[in-house]
Amino acid sequence: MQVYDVTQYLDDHPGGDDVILAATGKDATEEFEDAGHSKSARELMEQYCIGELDPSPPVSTKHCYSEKFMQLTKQYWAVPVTVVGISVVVSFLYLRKK
Ligand code: HEM
Repeated sequence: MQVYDVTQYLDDHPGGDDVILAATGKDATEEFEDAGHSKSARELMEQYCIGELDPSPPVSTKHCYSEKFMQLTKQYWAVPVTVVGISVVVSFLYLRKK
């Protein structure tokens, strides 16, 4: 999927800048095709192409899993801390009884 920066073309667009602005930051293929652009319009468009977007989802690797694990650890650090805390309190009470 091609990405276009049409900032410089907004004022020159025969269809007005509003239609283009309404289609920015998303896949505008449908809107572009619906307008029935001429061959010359398509040729003109090529000079505003700034790159290509790979729509396939990222491949998950071991690195991603370890990153997810780190995130979960950060999120749920209170669980092991609570377990250890309760054990310390219980053992303290138990030892005091003896
Ligand atoms: C770099 C991108 C674009 C270029 C170079 C371009 C160029 C043009 C040109 C030259 C025309 C005059 C008719 C023709 O020759 O086909 C036109 C008309 C039109 N364009 Fe674009 N266009 C672009 C993007 C878009 C986008 C993203 C949309 C919609 C969201 C759009 C909507 C329209 C409409 C509705 C017309 C018809 C205006 C009328 O008939 O009054 N264009 N465009």
